[in-house]
Amino acid sequence: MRIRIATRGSRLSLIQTGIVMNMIRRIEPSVQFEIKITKTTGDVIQDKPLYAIGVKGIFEKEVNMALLRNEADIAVHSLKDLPSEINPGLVIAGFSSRDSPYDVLVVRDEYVDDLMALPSGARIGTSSIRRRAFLFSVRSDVVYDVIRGNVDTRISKLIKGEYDAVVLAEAGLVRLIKDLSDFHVRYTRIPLDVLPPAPGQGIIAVIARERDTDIVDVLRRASDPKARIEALAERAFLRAIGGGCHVPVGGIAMYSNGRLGFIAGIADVNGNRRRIIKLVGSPDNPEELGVNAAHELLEQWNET
Ligand SMILES: NCc1[nH]cc(CCC(=O)O)c1CC(=O)O
Repeated sequence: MRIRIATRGSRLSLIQTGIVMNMIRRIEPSVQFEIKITKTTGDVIQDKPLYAIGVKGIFEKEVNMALLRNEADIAVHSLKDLPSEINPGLVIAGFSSRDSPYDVLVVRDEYVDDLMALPSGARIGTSSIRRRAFLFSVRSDVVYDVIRGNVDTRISKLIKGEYDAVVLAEAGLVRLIKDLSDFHVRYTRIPLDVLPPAPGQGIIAVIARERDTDIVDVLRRASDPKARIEALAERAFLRAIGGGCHVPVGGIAMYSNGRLGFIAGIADVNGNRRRIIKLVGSPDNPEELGVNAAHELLEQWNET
């Protein structure tokens, strides 16, 4: 079997592509890969915050177009970057095992690494309105500054002292940087019920053409069953809440001991008001739990 992989050319995307190739090789050892790097608008425009360029998932859609044009067979993405609807004819057929879903506070070694202990007026770099809105509701006395560029760029801006702390996904950080102490930075996890992660955070998704049943089947078998169930719940949550990049919501499912838990949160853009809910459901119907979480969250949001 030969599989052509479409991916963005960033270091993180290429590392994630490597993870997916290993996933597939485990069940199809003779597979041959060809990597097709797709340059996207996002790789050209590096100086504006994402929400200023356009809707969530535009770059991912550009990569997926390579599948519709038959220039590649599968596409690799961070699940959290995929829009809630993908192109007709394409399916998310593969799910990696989940790396940490946490957002983390990254600081230089000599600085405070506890969100609640940061000095008033500290400058925190984040361009995510989800992160800013939820963090503002516990720390309204620090300054949230836009930060753009890939994870490496953000870390170098922190090292240079342009920010006192940056907030990043632990999964991306760990995939990119083996030993943070080499850079004299360290991080702490922000609790899930303080900053609910983006749906899909920590999971790598693999898109295929629906009609390529052989490839879809290989990807299904290569997938991590636990991550797949969590992903289905979180994607259902995202669709039910109707979240694009402009609504500060987070939602994460956790499969353990035969039960599926869900933590979801919503905040207003200014971080003045927020709701966090926790639900438990059955892993046999992850979509139902995701939809219930969305409805419960919106209900609580609208009644107060
Ligand atoms: N939006 C960028 C992005 N997309 C996926 C990850 C991290 C990897 C993952 O969540 O799987 C990141 C970096 C970040 O948010 O800090």
